[in-house]
Amino acid sequence: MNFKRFTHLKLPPEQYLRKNIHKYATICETNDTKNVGKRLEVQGWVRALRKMKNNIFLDVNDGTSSQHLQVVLNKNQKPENLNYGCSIVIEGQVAQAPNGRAELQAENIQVIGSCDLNEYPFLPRKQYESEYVRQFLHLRPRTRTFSSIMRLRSLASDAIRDHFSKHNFINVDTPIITSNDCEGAGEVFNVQPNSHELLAKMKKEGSTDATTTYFNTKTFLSVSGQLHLEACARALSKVYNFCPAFRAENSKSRLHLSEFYMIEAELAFMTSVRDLANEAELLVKSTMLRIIEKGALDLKFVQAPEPAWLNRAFGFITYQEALDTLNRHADKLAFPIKQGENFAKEHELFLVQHYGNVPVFIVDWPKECKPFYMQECDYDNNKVKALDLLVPTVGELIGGSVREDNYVKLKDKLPCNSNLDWYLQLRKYGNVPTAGFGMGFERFLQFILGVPNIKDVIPFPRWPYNCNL
Ligand SMILES: NC(=O)C[C@H](N)C(=O)O
Repeated sequence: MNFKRFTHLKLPPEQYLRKNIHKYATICETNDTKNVGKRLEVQGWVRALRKMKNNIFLDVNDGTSSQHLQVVLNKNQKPENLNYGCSIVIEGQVAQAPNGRAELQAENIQVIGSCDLNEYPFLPRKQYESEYVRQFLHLRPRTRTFSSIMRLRSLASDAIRDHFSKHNFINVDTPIITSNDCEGAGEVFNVQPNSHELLAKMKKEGSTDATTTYFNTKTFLSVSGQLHLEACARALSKVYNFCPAFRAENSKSRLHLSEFYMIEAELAFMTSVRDLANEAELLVKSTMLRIIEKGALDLKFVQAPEPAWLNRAFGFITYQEALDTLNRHADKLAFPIKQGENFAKEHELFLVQHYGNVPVFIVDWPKECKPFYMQECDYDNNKVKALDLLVPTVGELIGGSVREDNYVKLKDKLPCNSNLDWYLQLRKYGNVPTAGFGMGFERFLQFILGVPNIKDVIPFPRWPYNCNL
């Protein structure tokens, strides 16, 4: 097959579609004075309606930009049910408004879906608390702030994928259904079939525990794709995933979700936590730069904090240094901390403040704070080559480590009944050291956008006792 001959097809792919397809202009395309004089057809939702003497001015938005398009129509063109919240199609000519911006002078206007303002939960020109808006998850994308957040979320996701692609990482889709609890914390959701016929058949076939197993294996929703990434890194060198992860933690805090997205990277031939920290720092910074470049309007609209940390090196301290700092300032903390304990949120935020309000890596953790798969530090076998990245307002954003790559040592550390023979075997054939990290996508968005509650950066949040939509 000569694929080269296809590279000569220079026409844009639209040219190969059927002709005469009706084309509407998106509002982000229309809202530009270079269109002045053009006839366009636009569709969207009415975000504001101002009645003047002869004319009616509409602000119309279709979610492609935080900017509304101003539409002007003559009073006698107004359809009966045109009001705030309804969806419309407008045909008209782009003109330059007195304020210099583009506006659409309507020639035809049609209401597609009306909106009964006696029932609709959002009134025009009213700012609502995010708790109120969250009661209407199905209508929330229509609010201006949330639609900005959704565009920024999409941009961040593209930026992360582009970053990895540019640095020769291979994207791996790790499984959602797994038979192991990677983090060993027992915070897993079980997966089981819900079909009576299937359950009956499985029982007949000798399944011992058909009601709690997936075809005779106990399975869970994945808490992390790390172990599978380690398998792929030992063939593809640099890999990453961008997948949902699930944690059955009974926490309704502003930083926890039962279902969240995680970006995990795993790099073969990597042995140092310092190199791993550099990879993580590069990802955070390059993603932020890209969002600033492409999403400035939305960033401004959501009043994202200025990323003063962008042109400063992230902090890098050991667990022991962090602990000593916390103990020196025990009088300022509500909870004291003891040697070998994990930090509480309060400690994490204090450390970030103390080290200049820039993200700070905490490395070389006590073994007892961390899962089984981490490698011991060369200078102290009670410590492991782990890192946590703490960031302003959020605390822990990234967790990672150099993995235990010694077959015998790993065999000793594996939790019993862990179903991880395959994971051990990776250390047997063509083994190499690997290191990797995981970053919670929603926490990243909270951090860069300054959104206090994690439920407000994901379209349909799941948290304990909340999954009705
Ligand atoms: N891939 C990683 O290193 C993330 C780690 N497994 C975690 O869930 O924290």
